[in-house]
Amino acid sequence: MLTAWTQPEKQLNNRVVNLPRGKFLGGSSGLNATLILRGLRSDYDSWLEAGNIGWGWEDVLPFFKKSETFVSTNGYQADLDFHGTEGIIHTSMPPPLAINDPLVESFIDKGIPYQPDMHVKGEAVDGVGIATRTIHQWSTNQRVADYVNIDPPANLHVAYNTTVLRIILDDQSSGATTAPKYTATTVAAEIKNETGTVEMVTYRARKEIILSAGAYNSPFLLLHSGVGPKDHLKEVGIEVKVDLKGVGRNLGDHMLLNQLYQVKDIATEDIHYWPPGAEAGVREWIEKKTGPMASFCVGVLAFKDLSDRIINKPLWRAAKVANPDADISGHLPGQPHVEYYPIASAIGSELPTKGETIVGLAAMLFGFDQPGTVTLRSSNPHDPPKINHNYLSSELDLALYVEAARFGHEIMVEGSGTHDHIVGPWPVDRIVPSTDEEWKEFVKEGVTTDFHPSSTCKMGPDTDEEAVVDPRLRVRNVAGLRVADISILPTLVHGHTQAVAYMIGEKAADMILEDNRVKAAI
Ligand SMILES: Cc1cc2nc3c(=O)[nH]c(=O)nc-3n(C[C@H](O)[C@H](O)[C@H](O)COP(=O)(O)OP(=O)(O)OC[C@H]3O[C@@H](n4cnc5c(N)ncnc54)[C@H](O)[C@@H]3O)c2cc1C
Repeated sequence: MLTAWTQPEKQLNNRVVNLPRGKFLGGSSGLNATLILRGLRSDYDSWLEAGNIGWGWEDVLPFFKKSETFVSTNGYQADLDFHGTEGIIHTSMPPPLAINDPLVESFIDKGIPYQPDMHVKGEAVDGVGIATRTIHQWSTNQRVADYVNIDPPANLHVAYNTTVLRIILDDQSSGATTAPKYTATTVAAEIKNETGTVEMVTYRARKEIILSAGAYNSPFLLLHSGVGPKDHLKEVGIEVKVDLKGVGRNLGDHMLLNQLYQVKDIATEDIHYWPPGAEAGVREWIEKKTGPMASFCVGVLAFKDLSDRIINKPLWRAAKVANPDADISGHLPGQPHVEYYPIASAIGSELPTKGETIVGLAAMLFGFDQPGTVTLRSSNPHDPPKINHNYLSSELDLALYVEAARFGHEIMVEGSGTHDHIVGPWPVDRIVPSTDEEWKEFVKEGVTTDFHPSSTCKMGPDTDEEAVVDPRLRVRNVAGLRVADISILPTLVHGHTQAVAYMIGEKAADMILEDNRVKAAI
């Protein structure tokens, strides 16, 4: 695992936020929480309207399906017409957590209807339902990097323990004014051998280079290659080859706030992780790759459009609408502002020592204001990037989060399904806020990343000066270089990002074949 930290986040009382990423084959999908949600039709149709030809919902749906094999389980209702059946990524609705039924009842009690297999069709709905996960048969066949491990083509070579330092751009200009001056020809990397010695290597591309280092590291590598905002490159002493304003800008993320409660009569996962159950759970995982540690303790998802709770707040009423079709926070009608999911564990908090059982209700905000940045500290590629997420720098997002948190608390303590099971907040000395100001402080102290950084090499048409790649994922003004990962998102979607990463991979492969005049079958 690779860990990075934000700079002190001003609106989070200058806290730094830990940003883990998967540093192995399979990337962050190898350590993620396995929830899989595509986002909404309206998310992708907005991309299309912004000039990203080929990226509307109807365009991307076949690639979502192509990446997926959905396996029906546990009698849950699923919309099979919208799931894939032959893809590499196996998805299913895993066995329920004990908290599922009480929580679903509480959401329904609070006006959120039950919606089986929410959002697979891309519809914007408030609802509560069972989560689809990338966990099918995980325990017997850990599905990390399946794209590489299952039937790898004979011409695929994986270089292990190898860190890319930069991409070398050669001036191969022919003098034609329309062609890019620079062509990406070579990848410069270092290999760390088992003895700890480091060997410098280069890989020369025969056709083109595809950069897929994720939302923090793809812009990092472009900047180290001399592609990025010229002022910043000059500032850190890197030769400017291509002045591209958007590299490392527009960093988006979904934020997470977890409220913990001690519960009675509901089994949770902690017993498997912490003493006295820990040894058994860990041993089972090490020996057989089965048991509770082969899963992650989530199971239900709920979405809520908070308009009814926020519309009369003075801040909301005073704010100006930028997009007349959307609300002032940029959400189109019916798009949820928040997603809730339970975490049946004391993760991220004081651990129970007397056998207490703890459940968290996580609120993930779809707050889109005020993106962040990924920049360099120096010209040394071993220096980690400087990451500034600007979490909650928008007052509107903070106001939304206050309502999201307050509603989440009401669900847990007042909802008819959970009410009788709640002992109280956890840790026991946690004081539940009551005024808006107290809730704001609680949110600022508690918010962290939901691990969905995006958009630092954003896709857009030539008219978009923030765009780093065009809709065929080619880096602007560089020949022979594409980016294919979550960094290309024009805007974050109302979903989670792993499904989107698989879709981008499938679509990129299709476009590369197409550009080389080989039509792939989808
Ligand atoms: C803790 C956590 C929980 C998450 N939970 C969920 C979830 O439940 N559902 C969901 O949908 N999404 C989840 N995500 C997000 C999801 O996993 C990511 O959005 C997705 O993996 C992004 O894919 P990517 O290809 O853009 O980047 P990554 O998956 O991060 O892949 C980047 C790859 O590039 C490699 N790399 C980077 N720099 C270099 C370099 N210089 N040289 C060589 N290799 C390099 C990395 O090792 C990595 O293998 C979670 C993420 C994390 C970290």
